[in-house]
Amino acid sequence: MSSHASVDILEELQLIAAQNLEKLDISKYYEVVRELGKGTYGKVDLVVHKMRGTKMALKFLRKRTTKLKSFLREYSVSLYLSPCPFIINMYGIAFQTDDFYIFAQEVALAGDLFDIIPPQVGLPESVTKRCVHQVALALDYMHCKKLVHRDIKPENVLIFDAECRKVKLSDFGMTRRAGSPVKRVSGTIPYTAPELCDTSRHEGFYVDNSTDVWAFGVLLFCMLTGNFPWEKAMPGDAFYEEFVRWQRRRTGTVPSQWRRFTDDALRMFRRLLSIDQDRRCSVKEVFSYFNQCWMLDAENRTCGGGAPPLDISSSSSEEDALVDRLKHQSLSPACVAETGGMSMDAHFSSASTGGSPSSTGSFERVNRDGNERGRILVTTPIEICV
Ligand SMILES: Nc1ncnc2c1ncn2[C@@H]1O[C@H](COP(=O)(O)OP(=O)(O)OP(=O)(O)O)[C@@H](O)[C@H]1O
Repeated sequence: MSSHASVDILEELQLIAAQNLEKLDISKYYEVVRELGKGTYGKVDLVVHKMRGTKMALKFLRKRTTKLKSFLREYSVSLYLSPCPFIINMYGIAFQTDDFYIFAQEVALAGDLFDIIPPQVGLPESVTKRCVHQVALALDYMHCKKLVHRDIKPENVLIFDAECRKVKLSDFGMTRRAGSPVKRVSGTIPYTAPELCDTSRHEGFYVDNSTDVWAFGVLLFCMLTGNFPWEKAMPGDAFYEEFVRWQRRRTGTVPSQWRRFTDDALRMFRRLLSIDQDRRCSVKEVFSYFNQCWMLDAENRTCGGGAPPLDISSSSSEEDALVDRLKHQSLSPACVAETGGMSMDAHFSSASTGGSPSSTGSFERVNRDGNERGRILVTTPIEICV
């Protein structure tokens, strides 16, 4: 499908949603079970539909901070992408109350990826591969449709089981068409690509797949190590500067926090995290690294006992067929030819930057409900205006 066709569909979906955005009394139709999470612009609740008994996740976006246009865009993009088995499913339900715009999604009962990454340890290589393979398929699906997620981070990868046999990409609030102009306002997080961190660029940016690829590379590092590779991909960040020297081949010495990876994994990171965005690979290039070992330590030498990276045992045969179709689609030349940032809460240990060079930023769990474990440092958001 051409990008123009997808633009038309997205606009049409927005129009239909706008015309049907009824005011509802939530308690009449839904029973709220518990809060699933909080974001910058609202919250997500687990509810049960009173008549149908269906469990759903209702995403509430505060009217005070969310324009109707932004809500309609997030809803219609989510709906448009939801046929992909690696993207959160939608129910086609959107409505409003006095204070919120709301839409319904399928529930990921195991939470989000952030919950299961052990800080400073990381996940086993086999689990990481299984998970990022699905995220890469989701991203490739989006990129083939000329859409850029722009908020890739573990909190936006929803999981259905602790082994990551089934994971889905979510939160399309920042998603924009590739090539659309956006204006940088402020702030940055560890997943932000260096070109977006470049404060000298007041003129703004054109949305590009390569920023998702960078964030995907950072996500991969976080999953395998339980640390951030740096606080910000900016000059002045010692970990980032060390990485840049190695990446630009000004030194042959692999930065200390990257020494746990095999040469194959380092080659992959060099491609995903190319400083020059024009030289960064497409997300589908990562598929060619899944058969290689990524970690040097003995425990991981077998690459997780040779478990196939994509083992979605809980999926139905219908879903399996879709997976196959997508795998082929993602490798098809047609798709190659078509393929052409964030309100954020990152969780970054401030201890990291002053710490030993072998210990980069470690995860601290976000305090979603305001009374559990605190986080050490919250980086500032960037909001982008189209
Ligand atoms: N469908 C779902 N099933 C289970 N949990 C969910 C679901 N959707 C969201 N969550 C939880 O709620 C959190 C916040 O949701 P979401 O990222 O959509 O909100 P947001 O306001 O867009 O966040 P951000 O601050 O990243 O913009 C997620 O990180 C996740 O933990």
